[in-house]
Amino acid sequence: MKQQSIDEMYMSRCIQIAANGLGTTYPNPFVGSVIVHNNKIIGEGFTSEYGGPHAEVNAINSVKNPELLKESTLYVTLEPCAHFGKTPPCADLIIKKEIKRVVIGTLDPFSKVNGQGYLRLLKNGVDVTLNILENECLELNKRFLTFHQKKRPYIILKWAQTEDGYMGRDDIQKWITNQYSKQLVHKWRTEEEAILVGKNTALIDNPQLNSRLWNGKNPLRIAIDKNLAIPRSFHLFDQSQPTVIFNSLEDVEEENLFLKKIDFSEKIIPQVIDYLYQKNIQSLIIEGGSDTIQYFIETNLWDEARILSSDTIWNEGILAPRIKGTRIGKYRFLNDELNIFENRIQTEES
Ligand SMILES: NC(=O)C1=CN([C@@H]2O[C@H](COP(=O)(O)OP(=O)(O)OC[C@H]3O[C@@H](n4cnc5c(N)ncnc54)[C@H](OP(=O)(O)O)[C@@H]3O)[C@@H](O)[C@H]2O)C=CC1
Ligand SMILES: Nc1c(N[C@@H]2O[C@H](COP(=O)(O)O)[C@@H](O)[C@H]2O)[nH]c(=O)[nH]c1=O
Ligand SMILES: [Zn+2]
Repeated sequence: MKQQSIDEMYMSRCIQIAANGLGTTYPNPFVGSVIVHNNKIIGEGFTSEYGGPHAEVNAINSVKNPELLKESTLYVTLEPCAHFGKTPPCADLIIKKEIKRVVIGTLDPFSKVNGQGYLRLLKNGVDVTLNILENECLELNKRFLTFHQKKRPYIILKWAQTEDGYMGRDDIQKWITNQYSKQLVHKWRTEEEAILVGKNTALIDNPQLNSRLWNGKNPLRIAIDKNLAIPRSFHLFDQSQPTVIFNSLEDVEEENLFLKKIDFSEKIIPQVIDYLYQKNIQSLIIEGGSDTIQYFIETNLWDEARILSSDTIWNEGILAPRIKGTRIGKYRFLNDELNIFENRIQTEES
């Protein structure tokens, strides 16, 4: 096999194991690394929960015979770090262990790294190959990269709709999708840092917006409720997980409840997005309702849409949003279908 395809083969293994860290490493990216000696994987690692060792450290520590490191290649999905954060620089450890060759999926745009890790390795005589499976590695790090490059969270729109395109009723919550889709949605909730709904959804559904059907973290809950109409007895106020209510009336900070006053005479979404950026929130899933999702579509502030469709027919109700995107995935779970779209419309911010 050619060296390029050998590199791709080991990088794809890095990508596979990196995904084990999704949702647990914020604000760090989730990274995968493997160490190869004489065409054999002798060590593997992915990013630990926030504050713990990075992927390269875990991979190096997993090698049984450290003597082999000097003759090995380290593969990693993202450029090794060069700064002291919660842990010392991975680039320094690689140099100290005298690892001969490093293959990097993509450079790290984070201002404290931004090519510094790559340069440090080069200056210390490490043979470095860049941009192996770059697109796949960019996709893996889409939340982290969007946050640092566009200065806003990665935004996922998610909704469920009937076969004839309805998603809700004016007065009562009516469930559309099956239990398998529901569990998947809870898994998604563990993967994103924040979840947002509009006022009508909060009032009609009294949603919990937690991840009770999957193991993992609950996201930060967010609602947009200009006049603070959501009753205090509703789940959103139960303080079971951090919750922000954007409103026009009050600023309040309690342990897990934040009422945040914003200017409703100005555009709302940029204020919400900016608040999340300031709070270091790298990803946001919008779970409805129709109007709220439509506002994000109209301002072209979305990256991905996940639309779950069932085979039920309602003939009436609140219509689901319409979206123009490029389909990147189609899946079926019994009578439900999931279509995933990507936003390729460029705006000034991109
Ligand atoms: N099938 C599904 O996946 C889902 C279905 N639903 C269903 O959808 C229905 C509710 O949807 P819908 O009626 O469209 O309402 P929304 O839940 O989208 O709430 C809309 C309200 O939220 C506030 N709001 C949200 N975004 C903004 C913004 N950018 N600027 C200003 N105000 C904003 C406004 O409140 P104000 O009026 O105070 O200004 C607005 O009227 C319910 O029936 C619910 O069951 C809900 C979620 C998902
Ligand atoms: N009706 C509907 C969804 N509705 C979404 O789920 C929220 C309820 O969350 P929770 O209270 O945590 O169970 C609700 O407010 C709305 O955002 N989701 C779906 O996958 N399929 C469905 O058919
Ligand atoms: Zn590192």
